[in-house]
Amino acid sequence: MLVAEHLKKYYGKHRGVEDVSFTIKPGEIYGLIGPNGAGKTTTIRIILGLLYKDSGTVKIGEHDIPKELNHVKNKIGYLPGEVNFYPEMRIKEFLKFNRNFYPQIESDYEKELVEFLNIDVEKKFKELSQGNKKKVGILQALVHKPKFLIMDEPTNGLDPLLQSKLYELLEKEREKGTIILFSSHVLTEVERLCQRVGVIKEGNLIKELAMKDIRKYTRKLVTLYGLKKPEKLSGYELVNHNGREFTFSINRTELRSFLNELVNLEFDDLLIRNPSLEESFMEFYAEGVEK
Ligand SMILES: Nc1ncnc2c1ncn2[C@@H]1O[C@H](COP(=O)(O)OP(=O)(O)OP(=O)(O)O)[C@@H](O)[C@H]1O
Repeated sequence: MLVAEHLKKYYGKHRGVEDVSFTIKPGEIYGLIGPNGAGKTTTIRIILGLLYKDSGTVKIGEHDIPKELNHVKNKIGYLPGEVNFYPEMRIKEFLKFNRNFYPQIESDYEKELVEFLNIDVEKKFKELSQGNKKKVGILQALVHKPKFLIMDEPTNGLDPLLQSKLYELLEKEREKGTIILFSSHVLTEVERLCQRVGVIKEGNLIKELAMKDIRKYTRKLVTLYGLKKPEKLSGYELVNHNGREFTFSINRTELRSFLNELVNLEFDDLLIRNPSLEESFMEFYAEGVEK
């Protein structure tokens, strides 16, 4: 298990996190979701023992963090939000260097990951794009087969192909029983991957959602411009209305019937988009809403 209880951390006067608690079980991917500045990175860095907390408890397996970090260190895999290594080092040199820290690394598995992620080991770090640096970061987080995997916004800056490769890797890890913590501000990816999600607002974990609950929040916003006869759509949730511009919030199960209705309606243009995290979680994030 990975347990965080009542984590609190201030950077001087500035709030990092106020009160964050959750528990992750083996074989579970837990998503920590919240907008920029909500406290995801602070939480992750406390859990990894990289940052001292003001109060609260962290347990990774049996071990109290940071006190007993050394007992569990080489069972943890971590992908930071920004991957930075020695700029002059070639990837193949880095892999060798990394093996010194993790005697359990199997060269066959390392090779498998290099190939799966399509990493050019001859390149130096300074020659890599952000996306390619991230690939090396993913490899480093996974190559020693950690029991605990912690990833800070792992898909940020990844192209769609690489994103789906990462999802595949995480799914495999989950099947092996790895405990996975994953932070994100993209609702659709936590919906796809996570068994449970903790919603962070201004340093507080304000809500925990199971997968079936997350689905309720993944809606499409459909804006119709120059719509005539809007009353024909009165069965759907209208979230914004400005002259002849109408925006509806449509959940997954009603999307098909909604689109069918449109066939018989007159309008000038339409836009379908995913809502931002704040829009999806309006009921939690709206100004003045307390936990
Ligand atoms: N070193 C620091 N000094 C002062 N304040 C900090 C520091 N690091 C983070 N903070 C503040 O702590 C709060 C939480 O930041 P944190 O980086 O944990 O959020 P986040 O949810 O990970 O957001 P992001 O996605 O932008 O990284 C923010 O208000 C941030 O400004």
